[in-house]
Amino acid sequence: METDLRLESSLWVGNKRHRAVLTGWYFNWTDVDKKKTISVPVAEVVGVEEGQVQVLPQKTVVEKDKDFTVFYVKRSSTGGSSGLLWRLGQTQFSCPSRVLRDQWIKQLRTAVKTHSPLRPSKLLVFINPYGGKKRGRQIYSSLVAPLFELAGISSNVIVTERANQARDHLLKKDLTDLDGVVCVGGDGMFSELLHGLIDRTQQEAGLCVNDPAVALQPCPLHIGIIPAGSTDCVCYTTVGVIDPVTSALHIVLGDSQPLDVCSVHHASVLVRYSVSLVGYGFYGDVLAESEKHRWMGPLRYDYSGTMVYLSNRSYQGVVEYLPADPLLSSPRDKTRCLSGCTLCSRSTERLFPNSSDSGSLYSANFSSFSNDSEGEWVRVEGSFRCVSLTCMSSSCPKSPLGLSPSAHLADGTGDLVLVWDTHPLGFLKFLHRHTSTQDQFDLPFVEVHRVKAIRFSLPSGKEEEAHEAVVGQKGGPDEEVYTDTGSWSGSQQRLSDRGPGQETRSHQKTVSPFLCGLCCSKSPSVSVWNCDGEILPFTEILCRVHCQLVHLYARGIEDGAAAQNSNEDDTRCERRCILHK
Ligand SMILES: Nc1ncnc2c1ncn2[C@@H]1O[C@H](COP(=O)(O)OP(=O)(O)OP(=O)(O)O)[C@@H](O)[C@H]1O
Repeated sequence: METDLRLESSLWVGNKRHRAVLTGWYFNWTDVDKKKTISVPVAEVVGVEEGQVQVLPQKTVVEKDKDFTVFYVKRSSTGGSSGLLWRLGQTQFSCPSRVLRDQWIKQLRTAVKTHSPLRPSKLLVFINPYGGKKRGRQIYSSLVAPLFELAGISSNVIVTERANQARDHLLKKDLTDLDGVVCVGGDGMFSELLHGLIDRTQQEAGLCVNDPAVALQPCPLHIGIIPAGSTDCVCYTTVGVIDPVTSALHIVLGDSQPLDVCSVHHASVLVRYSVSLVGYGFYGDVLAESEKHRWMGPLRYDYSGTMVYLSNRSYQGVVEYLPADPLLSSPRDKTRCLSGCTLCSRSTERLFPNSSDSGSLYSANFSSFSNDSEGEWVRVEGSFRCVSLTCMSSSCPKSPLGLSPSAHLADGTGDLVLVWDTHPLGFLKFLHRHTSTQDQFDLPFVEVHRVKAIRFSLPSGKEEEAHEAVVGQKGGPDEEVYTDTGSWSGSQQRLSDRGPGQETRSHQKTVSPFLCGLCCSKSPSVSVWNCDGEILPFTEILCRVHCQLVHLYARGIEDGAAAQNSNEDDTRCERRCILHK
């Protein structure tokens, strides 16, 4: 294969002669005078077109029968963010003859197909026109659609008219022939796709999602995220930048990043799935408070954070957790889960022993970790500022290292952070450390554990208050709605009742009993759970991490220095391509 795809000749870029070589894994061209080489991995070639072609901002083609244009991924550092920005690089080549030009185009296209076989050809795209700054439609048409067209991807685009339309579509409509689904929006839109795909997959597999012990089936379709929301945490944590072009290029290349998903159950009913944060206490209170101030836009989080901090609350609770194997990793081992992470790759090998044959990824070879012996549950009880579980580092531009900097995307574990009651300045120190590189776990009142599952309950005698709080928060028990998959969909369901154009997410009936300002005379004894930005209507929950339940079109955060095209050798590229299969 390697020899078949090899091609070498002189090519001209402008009026400069270059020696061009296609080796199979790489396409290189060297300026013969300056001896300067540009090297592009074939797996990162986006397209090869006849003539002199421009794609962005508008497509223009100058027909020249001895010319061709190669489009590829070009990286640049972002300064602030942890990942690298990807841009569409392009070079126009002239050949001495048309025959040679056609040979180059044919060989390059074949090399791309051979070395990058998992690129999507058919996608379903959901655009939330009201997410973030309401620029979803424009972002898609001007930055993403031209790249999909260049890569030969056919996409069916649905601009949503209501909340939960994307989720319902994924649950009920025909998805045959699709390679993946894409959302243009924020974390809320991603969550819709996540719920739709997971529930659809379990329905088709005949599995009962309400049984927390059941090993859920991984979803066969990939999810792509084009960030266009006000919170794009999942995109930031899996790509390292919030940039629609970078994300679109990851989709085009068919990158594949497995992702752990946490299921949240209450009393043997599935409540929700989460990938980033399930948080009680401070994080729940901030969400409940911020929902009352949606008119402030993204500023509401800073405002609510300050108000909740000043209210100085802590909550009684019983936390039980199932520790993960401490010999494999630790939340304090100072490692980062980056692109090609060995720990996550080992999990993939354990889960999908035959995954080199891509067709078998979702077949009967899937062997869940739940077959492992569970281990011993650990129980702690006390008063907490916050209790949070995160399946990923949950980083964002404000907290570049995230809630748990060493958490992994796809190792089947989550990090449980327990912040015990402490004096206000101590808690402020903890919060502040999230915005710096200082270790937020190196404080006497903070504990972090790598876990496979957690259970939260109230100390005896507090259940009654929790029930009252939940009823107040939901606007009455009648609002409980069970989906046709059998899972609970309270707050999500309420969204669907609103017409298009209305506030994207609101909990208008949410009367937070937890925070009534600094004047509050009686401290509430229960908080609420914040589950990826949605308030849960239950206090006592069971969370279980499901290893690699979904795959994103991403490759994890790239290590800046190591990922520059020109520094890469063939072996590394080959290894990366295999890893991403
Ligand atoms: N056409 C629509 N009208 C109203 N709501 C919608 C529509 N389409 C999607 N939604 C809902 O809007 C919510 C928020 O969307 P999204 O995450 O894209 O934007 P966001 O600005 O990041 O949101 P947030 O309000 O959480 O900051 C999602 O939960 C989704 O269910």
